[in-house]
Amino acid sequence: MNAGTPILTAAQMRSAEQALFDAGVDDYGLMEQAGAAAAAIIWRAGGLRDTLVLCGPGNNGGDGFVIARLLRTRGVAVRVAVLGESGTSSSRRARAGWDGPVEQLATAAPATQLVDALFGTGLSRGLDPAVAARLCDLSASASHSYAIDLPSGVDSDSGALLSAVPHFSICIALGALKPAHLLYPAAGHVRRLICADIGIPASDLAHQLMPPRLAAPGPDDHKYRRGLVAVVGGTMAGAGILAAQAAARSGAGMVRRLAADGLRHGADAIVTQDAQTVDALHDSLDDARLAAVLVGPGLGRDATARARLEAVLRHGHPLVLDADALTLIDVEQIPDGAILTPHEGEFTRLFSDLPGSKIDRARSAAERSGAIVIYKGADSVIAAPDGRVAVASGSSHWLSTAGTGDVLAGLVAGRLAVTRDAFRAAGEAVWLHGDAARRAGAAFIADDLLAALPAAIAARL
Ligand SMILES: NC(=O)C1=CN([C@@H]2O[C@H](COP(=O)(O)OP(=O)(O)OC[C@H]3O[C@@H](n4cnc5c(N)ncnc54)[C@H](OP(=O)(O)O)[C@@H]3O)[C@@H](O)[C@H]2O)[C@@H](O)CC1
Ligand SMILES: Nc1ncnc2c1ncn2[C@@H]1O[C@H](COP(=O)(O)OP(=O)(O)O)[C@@H](O)[C@H]1O
Ligand SMILES: [K+]
Repeated sequence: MNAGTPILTAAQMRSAEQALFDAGVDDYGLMEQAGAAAAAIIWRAGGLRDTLVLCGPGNNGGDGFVIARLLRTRGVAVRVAVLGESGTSSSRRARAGWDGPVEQLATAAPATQLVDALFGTGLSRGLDPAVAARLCDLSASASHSYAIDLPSGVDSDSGALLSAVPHFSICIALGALKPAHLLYPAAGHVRRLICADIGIPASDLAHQLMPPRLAAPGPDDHKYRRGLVAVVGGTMAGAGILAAQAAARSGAGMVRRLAADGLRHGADAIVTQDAQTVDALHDSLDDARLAAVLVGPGLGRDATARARLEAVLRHGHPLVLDADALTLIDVEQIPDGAILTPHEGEFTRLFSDLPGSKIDRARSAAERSGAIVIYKGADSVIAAPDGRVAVASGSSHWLSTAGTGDVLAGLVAGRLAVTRDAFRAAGEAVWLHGDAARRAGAAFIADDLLAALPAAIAARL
């Protein structure tokens, strides 16, 4: 998987900064660099619009003073309003570098542009309600607003809102993304996210999900080499049919639907095998060429469904577990290296007691189960047992319609059959699913995603 922009918790950010200081980087120099990067972005976006910069007591406020000074040197009419005294040596130095007037947050008049440099990664509790209300009022009066590093009031590590938070036109993340940039509800308060490079070395564990690089089939490829996928059917045939069709459009060479029904809907290219009995299912699964097996969509939750799931587990093929399979299975039964695709409800049922942010919980679930976990939602988190994490962002909320999870599960199985690499397959599938949704536009149904998949794949070749 392509390494995207790193995601660091507040503590990881502090140690990354400390490592830079230990290597001789000047504390205040880093703040100048951060402020300059942010000012350049604001200048490009806002030009000469009159601007109010709100500066808090910590280093986020220090960034604000640097931004104010640099915008003013470009001719922008800038005013500064503060909340309290600057409390760190760098922020005091930044404040000393601002020789314009300093107003108080409580009484400052609004401007066309608002820059929020009240709090960043150091926020330890919600803003005082009067301060939060003032921030929201000033933001509502501005036509453009910029959050420096983070919108003030969000918890950097979890994305929770600790107090009322306005919606920002642009959030300028400094040095690395923080979980709150991608996790909801905080992610929903930023229309555009830009990460400014300030020389923080990349971590190799958590990243924003990036567009994958896919390979087209070569002259030596044939359908089995490209990957044979089996989709195990159950009581609700439609879900399995959707999943099989997604797998068939994922780049895999061949898809078999191991059906518990007599239906033959869907593309003719999908081979429907009669596997109504558990014995018949065993026979169908007895094929060493199977590169991925998907079980769960439409499986059902009764004794027959359980028997079908157990049959699948016994064969030991590379596995994708979705939907009902996630309800029927216990964590100890999950084979190492399988891919799980739980939504919030399924995740909580399987891994109820896990603490922390969505990223923390996905990572712990992967570690506990030995599986690759795709923890779905508007902010899908993909985690591997070795600690790697990729977080998808910007996905269409129109995906919240029945059957899109079945399409994702089929895509995951298909990409697993193609790549034989579960973490990579998970990332590719989530990306392609999101891109297909973008292409499908508005008010689409799950079937429409299928039609958009080949174009989403073509765009990544
Ligand atoms: N390290 C560096 O050199 C660089 C850091 N960078 C920048 O620094 C930011 C992190 O800076 P930071 O650690 O100083 O934290 P920051 O977010 O400014 O706030 C902390 C202050 O707020 C206070 N406080 C907290 N919550 C509060 C509340 N609800 N209501 C009222 N007060 C509250 C808290 O005091 P407390 O009461 O919690 O002791 C403390 O005084 C980071 O996001 C980035 O912008 C860049 O410049 C690159 C270089
Ligand atoms: N509000 C949303 N914004 C973006 N993506 C969403 C949203 N709600 C759901 N999704 C995505 O849509 C899919 C829904 O899957 P799931 O809940 O299993 O639905 P179903 O079981 O109906 O197929 C997942 O890929 C999920 O990440
Ligand atoms: K801020």
